[in-house]
Amino acid sequence: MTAQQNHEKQAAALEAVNLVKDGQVVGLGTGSTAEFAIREIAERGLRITGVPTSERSAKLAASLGIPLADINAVETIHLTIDGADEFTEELYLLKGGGGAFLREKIVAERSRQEIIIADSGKLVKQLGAFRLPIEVVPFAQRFVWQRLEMLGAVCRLREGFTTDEGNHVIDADFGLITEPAALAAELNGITGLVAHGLFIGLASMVIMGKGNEIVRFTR
Ligand SMILES: O=C[C@H](O)[C@H](O)[C@H](O)COP(=O)(O)O
Repeated sequence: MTAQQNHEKQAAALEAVNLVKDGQVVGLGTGSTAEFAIREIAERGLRITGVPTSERSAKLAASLGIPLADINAVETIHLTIDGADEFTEELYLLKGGGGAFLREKIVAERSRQEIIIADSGKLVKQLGAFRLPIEVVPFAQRFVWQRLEMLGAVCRLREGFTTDEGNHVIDADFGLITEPAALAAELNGITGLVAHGLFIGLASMVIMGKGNEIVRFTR
């Protein structure tokens, strides 16, 4: 990660934390960009309850003294701040480089607002230069792999990696994804495929750091 990328990620994170208010339940994303936001929430002493999207973020937040709640114990998640591996101006996202996308998607679907923070290298015309992460139940791995190949993907198992839910991740190269919503629908229909990294219609806003500027993308 370059110093410039780091600067942009942090600037986007700080801007997103301006949206957080005392008393809110806040989804805490996963990854290096979300980490900046978690640290900033603690730094500002905001009195929130965090719903972490991974064990990794739970550990970080707890170490910083942010109170956490189980997602099943909260009525509402007011907003979530999370990163992405790629996004388009239409707010299609490709996520899951860190392997947390199943919990991230569950938290995103339950959040009133899903705020994505990113450096300028994440903005793309079309998703797919980054391999699409697919979380698969180990029992169904061979079957899912074959189905992905039938859809045109070149698959690679994320060796030695197990998700927080005890599943495996296949990183699937579909080339550039011209119709993300259609591909997402196909993937949603595969039994044993627990989640994929395409987030369609979930992001409310992307806040991107670009040099010393902040650029916002909304729906
Ligand atoms: O599973 C990981 C997440 O989807 C991350 O939000 C994504 O990989 C971006 O990570 P980073 O902020 O480190 O680039």
